[in-house]
Amino acid sequence: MASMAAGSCISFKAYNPCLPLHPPKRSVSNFTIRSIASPIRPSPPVVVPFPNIDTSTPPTHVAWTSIRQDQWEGQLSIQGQLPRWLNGTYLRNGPGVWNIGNYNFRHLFDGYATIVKLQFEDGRLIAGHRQIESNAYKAAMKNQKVCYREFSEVPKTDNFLAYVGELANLFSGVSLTDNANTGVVKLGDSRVVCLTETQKGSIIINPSTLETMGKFEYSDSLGGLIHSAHPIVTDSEFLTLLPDLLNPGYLVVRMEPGSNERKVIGRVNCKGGPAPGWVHSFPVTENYVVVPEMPLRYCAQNLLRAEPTPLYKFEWRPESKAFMHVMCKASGNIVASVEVPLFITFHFINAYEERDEKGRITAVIADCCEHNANPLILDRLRLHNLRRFSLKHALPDARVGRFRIPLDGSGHGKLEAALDPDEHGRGMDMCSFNPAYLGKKYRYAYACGAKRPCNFPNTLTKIDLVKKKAKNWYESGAIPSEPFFVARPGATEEDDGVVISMVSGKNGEGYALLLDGSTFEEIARAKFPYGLPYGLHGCWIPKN
Ligand SMILES: CC(=O)/C=C/C=C(C)/C=C/C1=C(C)CCCC1(C)C
Ligand SMILES: CC(/C=C/C=O)=C\C=C\C=O
Ligand SMILES: [Fe+2]
Repeated sequence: MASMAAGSCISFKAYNPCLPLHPPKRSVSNFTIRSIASPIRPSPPVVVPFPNIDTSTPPTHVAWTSIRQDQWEGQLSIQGQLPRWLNGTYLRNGPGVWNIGNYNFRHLFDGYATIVKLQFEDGRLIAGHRQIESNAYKAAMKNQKVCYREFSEVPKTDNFLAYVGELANLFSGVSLTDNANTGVVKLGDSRVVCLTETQKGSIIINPSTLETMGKFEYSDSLGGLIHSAHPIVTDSEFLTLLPDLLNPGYLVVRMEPGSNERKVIGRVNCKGGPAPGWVHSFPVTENYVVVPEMPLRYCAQNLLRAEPTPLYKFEWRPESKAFMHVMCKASGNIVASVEVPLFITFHFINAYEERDEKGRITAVIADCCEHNANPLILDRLRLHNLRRFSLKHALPDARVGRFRIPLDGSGHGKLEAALDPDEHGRGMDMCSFNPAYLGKKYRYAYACGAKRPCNFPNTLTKIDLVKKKAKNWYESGAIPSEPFFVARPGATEEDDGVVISMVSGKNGEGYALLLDGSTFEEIARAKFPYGLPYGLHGCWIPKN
């Protein structure tokens, strides 16, 4: 078991937050580049032909169009004013290449990872992007075909014997992708790692050149093939969940800066279903790790299929119910395991502890971007749906889902909308908040919302969880990526900082957008010489 400094638990006399106020009734236990780019070679966006598109379809939006060059770097001119204090690099990862030659991928999450940077240096902005040289990407470019199992794409096997071999490869993990296309984190020891849901897809990059440096190898023997795509990373630790597909449950693990060895904090056994629920992300409070058990569960049969199902590697099992588990970070004890209403989320926003008048923790509050328990959202992120706008494929409704998980031993928790979803157009995903408020009571979240009609989140929204109001940014036809909050050094107000987003514009352009974190007004924008494909998650690397 990993240990934590004794002082990390709050010190109320005779009160231990790792023990429930009342015990729960049941305790659960070498590289070919597609085309090597010259340092600056702006090129117009390319419309990748896509089969089955009817001719009335408008041209494909640049957000869903593969980036043409493998790398680029150059200085951007700025409209507006960059804050003088903004010194550092914003990195954003995401799937930027969705085709191999004429073969087009199915799903947003299949794309090969493209890392984009915005390097803010004394009022100048140096931008660039580069493909991450995963084995999956290199093999695809070399052989001109899919060679590893991606989110929905599977390598084609020619005969039965090859299929049997493929099964063995799946179970050993050999055939799984290492396409690190989901996020990027800066570890406490300053290594910068791109991540996806497969453990082998943890790839170290140079944050300045964006060069792929090599694999991040976990030196422990915890095994398993997958993990949460969103570890909680601070200067002092890296926390993540390892789903156990054989004996349904999750290991909660922790890694120290400077180490490659994860240590087990504890284990949660699933309360329902034949397999654990998908854990794309999870939240933490100051004392606890919250482990969600969604009814959208990993599915062994679907993992083996050559052709994807509408829910890909997952299945919707409402009868397995939904649960939230709360584990003490210091002891690994489970202090609550409650049934909650059915839910679907990719992204938890933040969580915190609620206390009574004596200062005792009575509940954990956990917020997420919740898709109204409708698994359809996963299929709506198919490129075919995204590229062809029709009202038939409108964005399903979503909300800020707020869980209240009581720590009094009762068996049920609550899930309600934290504010009226109409405040943000009933679109809600790709969230951030001020990282100084990680695990603490917080007021503001930033996310993508919707101005309808739309088939993908198309606004940036600042949510005030106290006033239950949202302020929205919208530009016709534009698709903004995750609004990422960077706090002003020395700030005392929660929303004192800037929000960075990369926008894919309606005329094929791409630009970086800076909004004031407090007023949510635009303060600057900087146009790239080419269109930006949609991207997922980012991180901030302060200078020095
Ligand atoms: C981009 C994103 O958000 C999610 C990517 C998820 C991936 C690449 C999932 C891959 C998987 C496999 C290739 C097989 C095992 C299951 C699973 C982790 C879904
Ligand atoms: C982009 C997205 C959902 C949008 C729906 O509203 C989810 C991304 C998940 C992976 O990081
Ligand atoms: Fe994500």
